[in-house]
Formats: sequence, structure tokens, C-alpha cells
Amino acid sequence: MAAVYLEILKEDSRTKARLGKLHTPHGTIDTPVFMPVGTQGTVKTMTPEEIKEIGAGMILSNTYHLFLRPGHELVREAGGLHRFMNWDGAILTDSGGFQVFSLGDMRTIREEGVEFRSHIDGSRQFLSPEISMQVQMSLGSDVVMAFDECAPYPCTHTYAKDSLERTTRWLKRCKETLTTTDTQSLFGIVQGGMFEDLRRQSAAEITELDLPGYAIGGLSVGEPKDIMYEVLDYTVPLLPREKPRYLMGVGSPDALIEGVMRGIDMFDCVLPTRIARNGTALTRFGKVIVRNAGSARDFGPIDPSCDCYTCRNYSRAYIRHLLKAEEILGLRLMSIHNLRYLQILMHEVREAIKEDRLPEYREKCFSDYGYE
Ligand SMILES: CCNc1nc2cc3[nH]c(NC)nc3cc2c(=O)[nH]1
Ligand SMILES: [Zn+2]
Repeated sequence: MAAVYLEILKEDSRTKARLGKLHTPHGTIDTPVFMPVGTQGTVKTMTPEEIKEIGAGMILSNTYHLFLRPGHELVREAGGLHRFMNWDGAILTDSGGFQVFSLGDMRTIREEGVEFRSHIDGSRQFLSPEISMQVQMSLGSDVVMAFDECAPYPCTHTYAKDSLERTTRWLKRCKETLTTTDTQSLFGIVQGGMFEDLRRQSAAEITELDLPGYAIGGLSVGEPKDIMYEVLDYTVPLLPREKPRYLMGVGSPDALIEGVMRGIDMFDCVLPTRIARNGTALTRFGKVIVRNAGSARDFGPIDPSCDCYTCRNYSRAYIRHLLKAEEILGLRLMSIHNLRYLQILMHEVREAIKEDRLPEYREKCFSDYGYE
């Protein structure tokens, strides 16, 4: 049995949603799951205990960032990322490619790999499938992501085709680099832009390698949501039913529910923690801009229905004051709430699948939240 595998408990009768458990060397996680992002070996402003308290069992960390600083060798010497950051839950590491595109400067893609300049000190750097695998093995992550190229949006059919074919060649190099045990935790990534024929080609090439899990890449890159959902509609069914499916970079409450209904098991997104730090809270009745004047004399909690540490102990007025005063506690209280909110949302989604009422839950969620 692979180091990482999905146990499907129930398949929804009216949608493609699945209720399951993701078994990893660092615990078993209920799916569908939202993973908080801990880019530099920390979920910003939160201790591992607080991450556990909000109900997260698996987080994401970024290879690109840890490779540049403090360096994967140092983390390995520290005993690996779990030890280094004192987190005994599961960790998924990305492979660095996407970050190079979104952060690095002056990058050049070659068959060999990607040359770029560090966003930290401008130094010339190089990442390849082989180096990415070495880094992720040093970090000791539970889920290793393949080194791929996320095709930009929009891009031509020719670009998307050349790019997906290189991503396939890179995936084979990833698999060859990993030890047999570590291939048990390697997730392949399907590319192909917004082109159905290319998504079919990529899915066929990637799933041929019979890996423990598959991600759908090249989405949530600026395309309209209905295009993302359309790509999911025809791509997810191409993936093996019994393997976990991971939609990277998603997302907002509506996109999480829509993704679950299309058969996605795993999600990650920086949105909840990022908007928290600039003063926006997620609630079941929509976003609340806590830092706005409207909250100045609002002595109630962010969300009365929320059970998080923040909502049990502090008012919107106090949190707004902290944010305006640039007090770090404000960032922490907002992050705790937003992450708890998404864990509650995913718990409610799992319950809805269990009780065969996911479409009805979606309707209620969307109308409460104010979506169309
Ligand atoms: C695992 C690294 N590879 C990889 N990461 C990604 C991360 C994303 N994050 C978003 N929206 C925020 N889209 C993504 C696409 C990819 C993608 O196509 N590939
Ligand atoms: Zn709360």
C-alpha cells in the first residue's frame, strides 16, 4: 500500500463528491480537506498548536522558499521540516515550479529545468525535476509534488501542448529520481491549459505512471470561475477513481464547494490567511471587512456562529483597533478565525455528503453567503 492513499467512505449519489480519509505517514485526514498554506515553514502568525486547534491535520509548504531560505540542507540537518517547525501533522510540499513563475525574476525555461533569480537577493538559481525531488526528500514531506510547468492563462494551444509534454517528461525524471519508497508519495500534475484535447492527453500521460495521487494544475490562474469548473468537469473523470485528486490554489468558499461537487478531495489556498492579514474575515454570511469603520463600535464577535478562539473572546471593535494600530495580535486573531471558518465549511461539506444533501447545502451556503 502506498505511503499516501485515499480510503473512499462514500460517493455522493447526485454529484461527483466523495467522502474519504487520506492516510499519510503523519496521520489520517478527513477528505474533502482544505490545507492551510505554510509557505516558509509556518502558517503565518500561527503556532502548530493553534493550527491543530482550528482543526487542520495537513498543511502545505513551499519548496521554492525553503530552498532559497534557509536551504533544504539545513532543514535536513535539523531532522526534516516536521521537526524543524515542530509540526507532527501531515505536510505536502509543492515543487517550486509555480513559485518560480509567480515570484522569481528573469526565469528561463529549458528542457533541463528553470533558471531564475531569487526574489530574496537576486542571485542566479536553478531548479530542475531532480533538484526539486532532492529538496522535497530533504524536507521529508508526506506528499511530494511533481516539478511541472503551470501554463500561463491565456496561452496558445501550441504553447499548452509543448508545455504539458515537457511536464510529462519532467514527471518521469521526478519518478526516476525518487527512491522507491518516496515514489509512494509522489503526486503527478495534469496540465493542458483550457483545452479539452490537451487535458485528455496530459491526463493519459500522467496517469500512466500509476502514482499515489494526482493534482490538476494550470487552474486558478486568472481564468473565469466557470471556465475552471468546465475544465474540471471533463478532466476529473479522466483520473483514477480510487486516487486522491488535488486542486491547487483553490480557494474561496464557493470554489471549494464547486470543486468538491466535481470530485476534488484536496485543496490549498493562501487567500484565507492573506485576506485575514489585510483585515477581511470570512463568515457564512459573506466577507466582513473588520478593519472598516463599520466595525468600530461593533462589540459582537466576527461571526456569532463561529466556535473559534477569536470569536469566543474578542469583538470586531477590538480586532479592528488592533489592525488599525498594526498590532500583531490583530493578524493572529484574524488568521485563526479565517482558517477555522474554512475547516468548519469543509466539515459541513463532509456531513452533507454523508447525509446525501450536498446540493441542498450548496444552495443554502450560496444564498447565506450572497453568491448568485
Ligand atoms: C506543485 C507545484 N506546481 C503547481 N502549483 C500550482 C499552484 C497554483 N496555485 C494556483 N492558484 C493560486 N494555481 C496553481 C497552479 C499550479 C500548477 O499548475 N502547478
Ligand atoms: Zn471565528
